[in-house]
Amino acid sequence: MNSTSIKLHNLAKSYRKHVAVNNLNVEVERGELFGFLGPNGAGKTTTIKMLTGLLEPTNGEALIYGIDIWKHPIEAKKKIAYVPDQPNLYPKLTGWDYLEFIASVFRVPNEKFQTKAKELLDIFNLTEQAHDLIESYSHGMKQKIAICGALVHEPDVLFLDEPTVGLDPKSARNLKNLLRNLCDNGMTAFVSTHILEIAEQMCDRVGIILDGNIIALGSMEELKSQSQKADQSLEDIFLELTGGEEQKALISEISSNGDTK
Ligand SMILES: Nc1ncnc2c1ncn2[C@@H]1O[C@H](COP(=O)(O)OP(=O)(O)OP(=O)(O)O)[C@@H](O)[C@H]1O
Repeated sequence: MNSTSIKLHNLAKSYRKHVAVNNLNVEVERGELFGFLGPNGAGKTTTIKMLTGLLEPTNGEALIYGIDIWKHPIEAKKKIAYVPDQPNLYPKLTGWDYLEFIASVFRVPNEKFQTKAKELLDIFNLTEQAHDLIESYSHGMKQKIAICGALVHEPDVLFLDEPTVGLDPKSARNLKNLLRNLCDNGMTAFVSTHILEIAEQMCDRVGIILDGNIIALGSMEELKSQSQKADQSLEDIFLELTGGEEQKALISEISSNGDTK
């Protein structure tokens, strides 16, 4: 398979006269855990919606393994999964039924589904609630079942929009370890966040978006050394993106290397 899994080519979106995303050019490699970092309103969700075929670009292309997702949606969407920041689930389905439904859409053979679903529910400590209705789930549990649904068909490319919002520290660490493992086995993850330390702890490489423009791209070490040397604005961005008190427990947990349970 081609080694470039996600390509943004002059990708742009305007809402009337407001340029939300301004001609982005980024390539993400197969197996990379890529962090898409930026403050509120920077253009993260708009970009992810274009990359997942939910929003038509005003200009440019979003390519998944070379396939333009707007021109060839079915072919491209077979390869991806997307967990939005506010997942839209079916409240009258149980968690298990939801996973079974997603697996059927992607034509996952039943035996494979059974094994995969049990494994994912176990990782996110949802086994006991698997047969409860989703409407009885907490926000964090809904977030976790949406992530399980995204992974049940083993996508080549996973898009996660602010995945740690609503997760407790242990679940956030489990997610980080799971993503690492999946990416080591060839999946690509594109993860948006507005918290610097989350990107730092989870991601191989980071793109920083501000007012619709990519202002920095590289490993976290590269970006930090750039910001110390010359670019004051990058340092200001870092200050703005630093997690507050309420994020401390979560960040400390995902930075520890404990096992996945
Ligand atoms: N449907 C829309 N109509 C008009 N403007 C929009 C629409 N959606 C987003 N915008 C604007 O586009 C810009 C980028 O928004 P976007 O939601 O992509 O940012 P974000 O980085 O995901 O922010 P957050 O971290 O707050 O979710 C913002 O200025 C926002 O107000």
